[in-house]
Amino acid sequence: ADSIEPLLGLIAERNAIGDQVALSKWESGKPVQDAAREAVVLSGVREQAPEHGLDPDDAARFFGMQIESNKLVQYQLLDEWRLRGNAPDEPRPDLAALRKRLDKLQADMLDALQASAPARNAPDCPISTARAVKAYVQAHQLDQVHQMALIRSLGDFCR
Ligand SMILES: C=C(O[C@@H]1C=C(C(=O)O)C=C[C@H]1O)C(=O)O
Repeated sequence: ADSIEPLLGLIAERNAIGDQVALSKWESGKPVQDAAREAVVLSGVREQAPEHGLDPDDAARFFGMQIESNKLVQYQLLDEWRLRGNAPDEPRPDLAALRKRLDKLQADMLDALQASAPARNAPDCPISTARAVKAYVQAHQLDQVHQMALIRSLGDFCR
């Protein structure tokens, strides 16, 4: 269970950047899904995977889950803001700068994914992961949106 802890923090950080991405898209009106950007992210992951001791297909599958959970955060927040008629009163972030932050996080996430191999391979991985997620959610007081995103991020984590 210990080997998944750093990864949980990084996943939550990536999902939290999704809040900022949603705010930038609220302002710009750009669609949440950007297939071209997703392809760039995934090809970067494939390229970097071996340097981090990971199989490119496995790393890309994991990042596919991160992308799905990021969009889940964005769709849910945008929906809330539309119903409410406004988004949080905060400076609107720049999408290009947010993407740089996501890119920077990638190497650490690949390292943490590699380090989580014992957890992923353990026979009790599904239950240990569910418990680790629950503990993380409680310790960091994640709201429903970010709890669901964290669960989605680890959807097919176990081998
Ligand atoms: C985060 C973004 O939104 C979506 C999620 C992505 C991701 O998680 O990397 C990439 C492209 C978009 O489909 C973005 O547009 O950069």
